[in-house]
Amino acid sequence: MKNFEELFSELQRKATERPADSGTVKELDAGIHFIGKKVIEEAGEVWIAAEYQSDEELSEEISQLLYHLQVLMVARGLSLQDIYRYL
Ligand SMILES: N=c1c2ncn([C@@H]3O[C@H](COP(=O)(O)OP(=O)(O)OP(=O)(O)O)[C@@H](O)[C@H]3O)c2ncn1[C@@H]1O[C@H](COP(=O)(O)O)[C@@H](O)[C@H]1O
Repeated sequence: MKNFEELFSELQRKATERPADSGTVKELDAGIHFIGKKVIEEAGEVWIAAEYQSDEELSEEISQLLYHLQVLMVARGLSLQDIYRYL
C-alpha cells in the first residue's frame, strides 16, 4: 500500500522518465485543461459517493481525486512543500 508522498514521487518520476505505458504521462501530455476537467469530474464523483455510496466506494473516489490533484501539481511543477505551507 502506498501513501500520498510515495505516489507523488512516483508521478514525478513518471513525468521525467516518460514510460510508454503510463496513464500519467498521457494525462500530462493532454494538458492543464484536460487535467482540470478530471479534477472536477472526480470531485463530483466524491460528492455523489459521500451522499449515496459505501465507505469503500467513497474511499476509492477520494483516492482518484487525490491522484488527479497530484497530476495537476506535477503538470504545474509544484512540490508537496508548496502545498503543505498552507495546511
Ligand atoms: N492512483 C492512480 C489513479 N487513480 C485514478 N487513476 C486514473 O483515473 C481514472 C479514473 O477512473 P474512473 O473510474 O473515474 O474512470 P473513467 O473516468 O471512466 O476513466 P478514464 O476514461 O478517464 O480512463 C482511471 O482510469 C485511471 O486512469 C489513476 N491512475 C494511476 N494511479 C497510480 O498512479 C501511478 C502511476 O500510474 P501510471 O502513470 O499509469 O503508470 C500508479 O501507482 C497508479 O496506481
